[in-house]
Amino acid sequence: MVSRVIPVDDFDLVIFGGTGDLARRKILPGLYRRYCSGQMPDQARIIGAARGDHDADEFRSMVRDAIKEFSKKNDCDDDKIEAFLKQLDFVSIDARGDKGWPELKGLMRDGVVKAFYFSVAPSLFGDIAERLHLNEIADAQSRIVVEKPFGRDLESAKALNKDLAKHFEETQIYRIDHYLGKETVQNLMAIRFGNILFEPLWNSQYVDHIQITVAETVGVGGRGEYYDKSGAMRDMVQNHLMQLLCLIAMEPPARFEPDSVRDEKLKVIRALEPVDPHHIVRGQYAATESEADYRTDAGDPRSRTESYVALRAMISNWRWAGTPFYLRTGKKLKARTSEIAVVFKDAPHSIFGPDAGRHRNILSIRVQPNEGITMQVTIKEPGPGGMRLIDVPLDMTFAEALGEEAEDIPDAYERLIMDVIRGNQTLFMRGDEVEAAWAWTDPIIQGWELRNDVPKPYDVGSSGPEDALMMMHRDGRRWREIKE
Ligand SMILES: NC(=O)C1=CN([C@@H]2O[C@H](COP(=O)(O)OP(=O)(O)OC[C@H]3O[C@@H](n4cnc5c(N)ncnc54)[C@H](OP(=O)(O)O)[C@@H]3O)[C@@H](O)[C@H]2O)C=CC1
Ligand SMILES: O=C1O[C@H](COP(=O)(O)O)[C@@H](O)[C@H](O)[C@H]1O
Repeated sequence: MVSRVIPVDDFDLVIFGGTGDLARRKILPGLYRRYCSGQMPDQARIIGAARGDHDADEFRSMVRDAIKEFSKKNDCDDDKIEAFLKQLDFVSIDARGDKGWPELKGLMRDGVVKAFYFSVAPSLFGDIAERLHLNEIADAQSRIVVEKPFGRDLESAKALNKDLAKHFEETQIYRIDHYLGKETVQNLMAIRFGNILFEPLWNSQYVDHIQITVAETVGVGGRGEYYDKSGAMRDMVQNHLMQLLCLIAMEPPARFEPDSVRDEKLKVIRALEPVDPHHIVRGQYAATESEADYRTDAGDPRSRTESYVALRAMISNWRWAGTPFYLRTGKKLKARTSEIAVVFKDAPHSIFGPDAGRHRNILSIRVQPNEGITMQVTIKEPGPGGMRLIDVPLDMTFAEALGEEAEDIPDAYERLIMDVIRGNQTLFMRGDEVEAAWAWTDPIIQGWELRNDVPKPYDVGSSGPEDALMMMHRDGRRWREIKE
């Protein structure tokens, strides 16, 4: 049932930061999986680039270890790994100096797709773009892939866009938000625009509210230094949750192609109202007997960075005026789950009387784990007890629907890198989208800074701070349970 794999054109992909955490955990194991699926041509080449003084064999050995550590066990076949490694090379290069650039130029082939993945700190993006240009390594057809965070506010995002635009056209720039590469996130568009069923109901007349939850059980891990300067608002809300919100709320694009989709997403971001401070809660996880608190994990005993955010967003347009979108995300919560729940309004009149209780249809789209879709519908309680109503789920998990083939669904990074090679920007953010997202986020963060806001504590393994529950309660609503 999973679609046939169509090989991409031959390519040279340079990964700046090829020895870094992201490359080892996601990018290189992802490319290996695409190789195994037959999507990556046998001649294609992947060139790692970093300052470290490694040779190609040392790089291959590092990648071998990374594949074994970060791929699923049954993906690891020694012969396939060795064949894949033959396609790898390495160049020791300094993004800010002259070292390595002529060698890189010497390794690149003509007549193939050239892509450059900037998997390095964003402060190096401008330097790399400039040196690719000065050394005549990139040409007008080349693509660059830039990682998040794309700036830390509107001003820095604009500066970054400007730096990249000096040497690359917008059609050459692929700004990654890996949530857009997740299978269920794309399914969101298939559900909305591939079925006649939902779209007529997809508006404030029928939808009471929408909840978007991205809950993590992990803490800041080894990224404390980065995270403590960012916090959940910059790390998750400005990008991943914003993209989910856009896909849920946007008007149907005329076509499933890059600018049609991105124009519609941009309209949503621009229609967002400023967030009322009463409708936002920041949290920071507190220690339990067995678990350290955020401040210990982040290495700053006085940190005021938030590891949790919950907020109410309102969209001022004809479709959504009056319908709240509740967003929340946090680290060290009780379960790992990402879910979008569309909670429909009550039926206008109950013919079953007050004893039947209150029943609502809820469409829940589970992004991860157990990817799938559930529709909560109301039915009669079976048995002789009269006309009593209960809610039951119409449930579809991809694993059940697709069987073993669900295993072959590429993960977000695999899919997005293949889209870069294919030259398809639909699932990448455009520069104006990123700027608009910062324009909405900046006043929220500035407000916290001005008020010297202290995040509310929440226990590791809980659902988040009490204040977030109260925020919903005041609106006469309830968060959905955080569970896998
Ligand atoms: N790790 C993650 O889970 C995620 C990371 N990201 C983003 O991905 C990017 C990379 O992150 P991550 O892999 O964690 O970072 P790491 O610090 O683990 O790796 C950085 C890489 O960049 C190389 N590097 C550093 N300075 C230079 C330089 N001057 N010239 C050339 N290469 C250099 C390093 O090698 P060397 O020191 O040898 O030069 C290393 O390979 C960042 O933008 C990050 O925000 C985004 C989402 C998740
Ligand atoms: O970009 C990021 O995403 C991860 C969560 O990604 P997921 O695919 O595991 O849901 C998050 O942990 C990290 O802090 C953030 O930078």
